[in-house]
Amino acid sequence: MSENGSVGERRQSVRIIGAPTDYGQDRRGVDMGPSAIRYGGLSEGLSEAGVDDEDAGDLLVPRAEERDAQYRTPSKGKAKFLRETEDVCSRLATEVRESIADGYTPLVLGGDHSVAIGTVSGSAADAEIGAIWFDAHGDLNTPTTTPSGNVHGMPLAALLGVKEWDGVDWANAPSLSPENVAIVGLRSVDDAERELLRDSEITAFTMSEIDDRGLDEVVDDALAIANNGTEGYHVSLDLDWLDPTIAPGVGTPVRGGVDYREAHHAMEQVAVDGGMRSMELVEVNPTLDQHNETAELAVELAASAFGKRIL
Ligand SMILES: NC(=[NH2+])NCCC[C@H](N)C(=O)O
Ligand SMILES: [Mn+2]
Ligand SMILES: [Mn+2]
Repeated sequence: MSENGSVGERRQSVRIIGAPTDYGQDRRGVDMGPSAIRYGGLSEGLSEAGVDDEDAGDLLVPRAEERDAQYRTPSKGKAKFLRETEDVCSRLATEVRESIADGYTPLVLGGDHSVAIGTVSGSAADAEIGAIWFDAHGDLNTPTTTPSGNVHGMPLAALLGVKEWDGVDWANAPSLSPENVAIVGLRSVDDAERELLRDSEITAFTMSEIDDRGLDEVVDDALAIANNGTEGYHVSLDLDWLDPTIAPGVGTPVRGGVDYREAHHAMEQVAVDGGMRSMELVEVNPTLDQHNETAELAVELAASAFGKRIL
């Protein structure tokens, strides 16, 4: 441990990239996530973690209202704003890829979880990577199976290249291999997602398994899965992973999530492991939040993941 209270020998540099999109779900306001997270003290939190941060600002994302022609004629299946999402994600992927090439660890601020399609595509562009998906949901729907049409319920399926995504650019070269993907905290699954999980090599750790074995052990397993034969992994942190009593500012809350101490401990395990290649904080919706507490929690958890320690 270094003098500034952080873990790891090498001083890390983090590049913050805002992706203020709400195309992927129905609760408006998640596009204000990047502002709320910055206002929640992100830069200070990262400096307490002993990392240098550089803020690349936000991607330009046209308001959904200006795009409703696309909304009415989805380009594939029932997915809403698919073309808009594709546009944002391809620009985001470029930023993420360049950040890594420049020696930074990219930290993407959503936006709804559809932005993961961009973050992970960029992170996986020049390396084999794994992913840990901290989420109440599986995000494994497709334009055909989706119950809602919301792309934030589909990014993991897109990144794994499941066949229903045929013809959509981002799935032509899958970014992730199922055996290197771990979902942690799962407690809300649609029927088609359950089927996909049963037939695939993705590992899903449900809340009931966490109750049984403890989060510490489960996160160790997830890290081993994400590291196995890869050059590091992506951490996707959907704030609805947490219990809604401590993270109310999300569009699709599900009761029975992890608590404050568990969450910090999990992020500390990530920091100690040292293999995180990219990270994103998604689904923070300030219009549903109380006094910005969900955004502040996102900041604290990112600081822990980047190595902040008390002593
Ligand atoms: N990233 C999220 N919060 N996803 C929620 C997805 C909810 C539901 N499974 C759907 O497909 O609509
Ligand atoms: Mn979720
Ligand atoms: Mn999600």
